[in-house]
Amino acid sequence: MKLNEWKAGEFELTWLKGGLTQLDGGAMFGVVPKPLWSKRYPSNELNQVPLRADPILVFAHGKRILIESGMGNDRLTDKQKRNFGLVEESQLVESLASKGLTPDDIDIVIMTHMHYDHANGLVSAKDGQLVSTFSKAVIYVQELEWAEMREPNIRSRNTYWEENWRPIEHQVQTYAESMEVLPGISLHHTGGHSHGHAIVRMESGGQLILHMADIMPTHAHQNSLWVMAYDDYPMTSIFAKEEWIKEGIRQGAWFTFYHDALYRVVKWNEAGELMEHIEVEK
Ligand SMILES: Nc1ccn([C@@H]2O[C@H](COP(=O)(O)O)[C@@H](O)[C@H]2O)c(=O)n1
Repeated sequence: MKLNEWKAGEFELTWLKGGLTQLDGGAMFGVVPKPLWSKRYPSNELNQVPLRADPILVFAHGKRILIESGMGNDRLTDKQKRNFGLVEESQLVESLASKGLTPDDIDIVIMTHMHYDHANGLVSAKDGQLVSTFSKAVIYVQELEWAEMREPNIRSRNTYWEENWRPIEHQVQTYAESMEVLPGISLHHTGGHSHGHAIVRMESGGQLILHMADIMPTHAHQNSLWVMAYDDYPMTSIFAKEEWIKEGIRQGAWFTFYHDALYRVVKWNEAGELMEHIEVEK
């Protein structure tokens, strides 16, 4: 089945077009050798793998919630476009318009972390200035993530950009370990990919959805040991995956993706076999 819209319980999920990049396959699969990962995920002749950056719009309890914000528009220099393999800019505003919405209609933005490929869409150029894209929304960010975003270290300053936090700082609400955004929708700090990385748990009408964000960026990262070289704390990612994926599978959870260029949603059985899936509609 190919779909960009999906209903689970009372929650309606729509994947918006947030851009397409091609990052190095070795960086995406860390210590896993290419003969193994290439059986599970495509790559091109430059060893790059396609990675979407598609925010998920969730209609729940009469609210419009966005998970992540996409690559933004015109936010990369030519050098960054080359290095990050940008092949498609964000079409988030157009995607929202096709649902009869504008960025001002978004009530809540959930950020699993603030790396540029998740956060660029939070700001847009207007009259020569960068301003908040979702000007009416509360933006949830884990507190360690927010602190590092504003004071990045020698490694993370490459991906935490000042121009992505200054225009939105008045809208940000932080939390520590976990918080319930709305009934059945909660955020959980995992760390691993970044110090303040968090995942999203959604439950409605007996359906459990886990959005593991960048500790499981694609379906091919199902194995707890398959973590990215981009992860600042890989062992923390591994322990968080062990806990959340195993328990999720035991409870019959659906797993959703932001980066996966093949699947939007999957369900695995306890042997790790793919039982159900929804493919990305091109
Ligand atoms: N410490 C880091 C982590 C990531 N990046 C850059 O971010 C992109 C991937 O980010 P994800 O959050 O999607 O994993 C990629 O372009 C990296 O270059 C970085 O520079 N430093």
